Amino acid sequence: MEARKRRTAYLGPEASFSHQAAVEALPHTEAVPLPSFKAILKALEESGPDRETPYDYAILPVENSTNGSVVQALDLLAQCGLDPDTSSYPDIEVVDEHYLEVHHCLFVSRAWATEKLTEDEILSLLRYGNDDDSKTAANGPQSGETRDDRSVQAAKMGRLEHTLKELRIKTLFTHPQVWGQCNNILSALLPPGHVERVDMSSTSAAAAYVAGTSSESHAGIAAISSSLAGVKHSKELICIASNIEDEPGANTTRLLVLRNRSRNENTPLLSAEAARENPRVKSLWTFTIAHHIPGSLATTLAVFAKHDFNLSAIQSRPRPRSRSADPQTVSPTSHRNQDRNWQYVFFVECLHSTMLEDLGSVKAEPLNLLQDLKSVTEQVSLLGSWIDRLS
Ligand SMILES: O=C(O)C(=O)C[C@]1(C(=O)O)C=C[C@@H](O)C=C1
Repeated sequence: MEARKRRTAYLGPEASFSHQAAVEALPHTEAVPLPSFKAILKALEESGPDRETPYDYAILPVENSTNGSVVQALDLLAQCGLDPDTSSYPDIEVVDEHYLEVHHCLFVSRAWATEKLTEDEILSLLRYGNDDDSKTAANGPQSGETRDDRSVQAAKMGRLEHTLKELRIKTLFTHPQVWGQCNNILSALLPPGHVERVDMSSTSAAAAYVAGTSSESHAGIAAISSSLAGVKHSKELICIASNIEDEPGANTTRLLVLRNRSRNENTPLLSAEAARENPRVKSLWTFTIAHHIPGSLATTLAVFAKHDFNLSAIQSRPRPRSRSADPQTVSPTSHRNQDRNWQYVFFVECLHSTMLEDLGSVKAEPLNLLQDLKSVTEQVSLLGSWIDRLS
């Protein structure tokens, strides 16, 4: 019997950045688009051993080097963890990470551009969109640039300003993560007071929306999406500016690779060779603490240090109600709802090199640390361990 091709769920539709990451990180799997982060986690959670066409992996963006955390993804990760009483996704674990270089393009409908621009302008746009020199056009001078470079950029910026004016851009569509990644050009040429921003479920959904508009609705709208989305919709869209991110060449999104642990109980995460070549391991933990006890966060962090786990990142998110303290146990004199609102889930990421043997064999679970953390936290989950892809 022919072996089933493994499947990776990603935030669709096709040509999103998550799609690109899925293809790069898991090239031997079939990348399958799903409409939201929540749909992705649900589909993976339901991909237990009995499922005939399961998702073997999922890929989820968690942070961007320019704009910080992808909070929608973190809030879902906060609901992962082994305790089925408190977790919506008890079977999901993190098994790898992927760093994706992210470049954004500004697209308008080709039909609208043809109505508003001259033939020469369209031709020059077609060249400009693919012109490597345009990398910094929207981002002002970079260090080490000459006056000549700067005047070329100023000219390009002027041209873009002119194009945007001709096209009368009034509404912009993209994924909410992107606004903060393209802040320079947006505040200079498409400022919020003049241009409405519409959040879409993904950058590729934004491109598909503008590509699908009719002559009644294509006037003055634009999408910020990947160049891949431009290729997919090349008949309907034209790129009017490429590399519009604030830090061209340094705008990176980190995505986590997830899988369903009940399906993979005995599958090694990594070969012993891979672990030996790259012995730095990362792990991701979530925990909640008794906020009313002074020093409880410091006490918890000290446990990581005691076990030689080097904290590389810490952040908190408001605690989902499903994981908040049982209202029955909250003191009747407290402001119950206020107490429950102002509770946090902490996310801690660690670097450590102590689990080489574990990684090479079956599972990377720093069980002793987990045991000790249980005694100082209200709830604690190890979401997964994987090789540090930055080292
Ligand atoms: O909208 C997309 O294309 C996505 O894959 C989502 C996402 C994100 O959530 O961060 C992925 C990478 C970029 O940072 C922008 C958007």
